[in-house]
Amino acid sequence: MPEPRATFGARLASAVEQWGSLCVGVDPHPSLLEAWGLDDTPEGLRRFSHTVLDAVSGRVSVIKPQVALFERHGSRGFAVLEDLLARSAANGLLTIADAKRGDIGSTMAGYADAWLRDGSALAADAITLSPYLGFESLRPALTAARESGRGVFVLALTSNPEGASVQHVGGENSVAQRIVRAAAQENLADGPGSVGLVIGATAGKAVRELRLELESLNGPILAPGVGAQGAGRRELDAAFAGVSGVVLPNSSREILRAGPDVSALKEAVEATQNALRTPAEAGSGTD
Ligand SMILES: O=c1ccn([C@@H]2O[C@H](COP(=O)(O)O)[C@@H](O)[C@H]2O)c(=O)[nH]1
Repeated sequence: MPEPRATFGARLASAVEQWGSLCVGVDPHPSLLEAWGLDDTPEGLRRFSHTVLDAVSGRVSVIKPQVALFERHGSRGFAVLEDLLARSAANGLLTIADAKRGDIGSTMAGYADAWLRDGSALAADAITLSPYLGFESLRPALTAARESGRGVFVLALTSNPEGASVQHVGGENSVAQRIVRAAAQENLADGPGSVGLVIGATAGKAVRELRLELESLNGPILAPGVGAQGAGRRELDAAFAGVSGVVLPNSSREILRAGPDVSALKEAVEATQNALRTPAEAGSGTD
């Protein structure tokens, strides 16, 4: 019998210890493909993905492919994504499929099978989930992730301004707060939890105003919004002061704009890591 895989929370914590917390987005926007001199075709996506992998392997702990930008190309786009997920695993990179899935429980099970079950070509280490149909509707994905040593990141406070019209409703008992509490409940077992949250790196003001109870999460936070959306180290500090668990700042377009030259991409990754380093990490030189 093969050894069961360690939990996602534990695998992520040890990868972050080794490679730091920056999560690089793999977002093959049509405009980036054009800027890289690539066609907006599955072959263009494949070359884009391989170049990003060359640049980030052995430099970061985790990448986040944006599923929508592969899905644009139908089954052939999904084939490129499958190949990217397999190559990433072979290169020792963790993957978060940014698919933002959510459905009624019975069909949520289909998404869970696709993204979180051993043997599925699309299985990633973790997936992003939308709780709009109610946190409990995500149960099939929560169960599949637990059983297979994978993780989930549930949207709580997104980086886009429109999110406030749903997520801020309820004041100190806001929708976002209730998602935080529900995720924390899932992570009560010992060790770093595998049920994470998505909280925009740009969302510090709302984190404070809504008094989000992030210190009780015991799970990772994925924080998109670094770079192209304007967040940097100051905004991350403002949003996540007091959080003791893993926070994964994500940057996609700002780093990817440095391509297609692999050395330039590596420099962009390193520059972002340096810019996000806390004074304590800068002193120890370990990030
Ligand atoms: O609240 C959210 C949730 C997800 N995202 C995703 O992150 C990247 C950000 O890309 P940039 O180019 O660094 O802006 C993208 O895939 C989004 O769909 C987010 O931005 N905010």
